Amino acid sequence: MATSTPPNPTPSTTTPHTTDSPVAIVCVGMAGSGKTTFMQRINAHLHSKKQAPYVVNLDPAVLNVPFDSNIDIRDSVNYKEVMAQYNLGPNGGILTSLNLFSTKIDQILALLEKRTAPATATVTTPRIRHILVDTPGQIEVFVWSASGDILLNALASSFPTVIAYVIDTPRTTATSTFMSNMLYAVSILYKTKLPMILVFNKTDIADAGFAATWMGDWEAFQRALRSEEDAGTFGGAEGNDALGGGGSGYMGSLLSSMGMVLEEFYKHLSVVGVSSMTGDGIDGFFAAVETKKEEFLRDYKPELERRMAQKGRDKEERRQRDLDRLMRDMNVTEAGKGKKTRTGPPSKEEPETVSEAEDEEEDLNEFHAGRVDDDDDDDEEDEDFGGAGTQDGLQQRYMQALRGGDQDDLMEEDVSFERFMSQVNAGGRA
Ligand SMILES: Nc1nc2c(ncn2[C@@H]2O[C@H](COP(=O)(O)OP(=O)(O)OP(=O)(O)O)[C@@H](O)[C@H]2O)c(=O)[nH]1
Repeated sequence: MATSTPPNPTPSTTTPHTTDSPVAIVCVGMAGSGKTTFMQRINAHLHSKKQAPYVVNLDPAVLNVPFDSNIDIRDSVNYKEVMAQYNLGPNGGILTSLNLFSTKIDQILALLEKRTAPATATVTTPRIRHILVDTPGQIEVFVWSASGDILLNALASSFPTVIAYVIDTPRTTATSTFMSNMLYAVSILYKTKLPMILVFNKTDIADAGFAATWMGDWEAFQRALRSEEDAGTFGGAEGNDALGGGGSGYMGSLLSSMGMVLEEFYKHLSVVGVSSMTGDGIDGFFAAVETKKEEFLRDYKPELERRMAQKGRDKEERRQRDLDRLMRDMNVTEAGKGKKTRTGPPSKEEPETVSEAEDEEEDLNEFHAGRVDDDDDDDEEDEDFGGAGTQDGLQQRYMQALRGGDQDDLMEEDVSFERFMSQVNAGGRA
């Protein structure tokens, strides 16, 4: 494997990616941008090319997913139960569901690695070339949470991984909404540190040519800004009315400066226009994925391995740090520990459920069973989860997951878990 990293005997510091590795495409986008429709479209596109992808749904709150998922967070975490048991609102429920799910990332990775392995003498089905990951519409809950970080790092430590940031083109044609979206994209790029494709969706309604022009030519953006100001349409039809009527000098000059600052950032992005509705532009999207995969292998992988090689030595300290991060997300304080957060009568049921689907693949059954075999016995459940419904219980659950290889229920080949944890720690993300 070509790498600029010095030889290192520790397997956990070497990523397994090669040009032949399947690529993981993580779709993020604001609610209503068309993320799910886009996922559906690229999934159908790959099926039509006889390159069936492996699909992972990480949105615990979605009601209907219009495509089959191979791994679905909803099979293992019941979002509504989580909200009820931990007395949380919708975003807290999504966050905690993701946290619970991320504690079993080692099993998810093992499954992904197995499913995407090259064909053998006994397994002759076409190799999976793409892993598609759908995420919650509340981008910040995914991108800025410890679990989102853990899940993304885990994926990137095993597969070349690219972010597809889906943008609602018709709602982005004004300079101010365009700039808001670009700033959001910057924050995602720098938080995830992964190659990114800007997917301007809904081009059947509005052409995305303006975006490519503005990103490639700062003066063109200036001209658009000025013409909006002159026409008294600053903020655009979809923009903020308060900014309309000729605009504000402050906002105009801010946008102008931002446009210049972001020129450097634009160079790191691929931009495609697609219509998830009609399928237009989807070939261009997959061409961009290949470009970004190469970029990942060339630019991101050495950095990833460098961070992994810098991992700290004290495992316990590292695990405690990871635990602290998960618990911080839950806003668990010393004072809150041990306190029942559930408001209603204690429920016998755990937040997790096992998909009972009888046609589940054997491995998926093992995966779900491994994760929630606590369901076999209600009394055991409370013990295993340290008394679910309490913050102590949640903490024990996280601790159990972070304890690594000493758990009975973890797979023997547990290196992937160690690998991503090492990487997370080496990255120094807090
Ligand atoms: N015209 C058009 N409409 C689209 C396109 N893609 C999505 N839509 C519509 O946009 C709306 C939102 O699409 P979704 O796929 O549910 O968006 P989402 O980002 O997954 O939304 P959340 O589930 O809230 O996160 C739906 O009414 C879609 O039919 C497109 O390419 N063209």
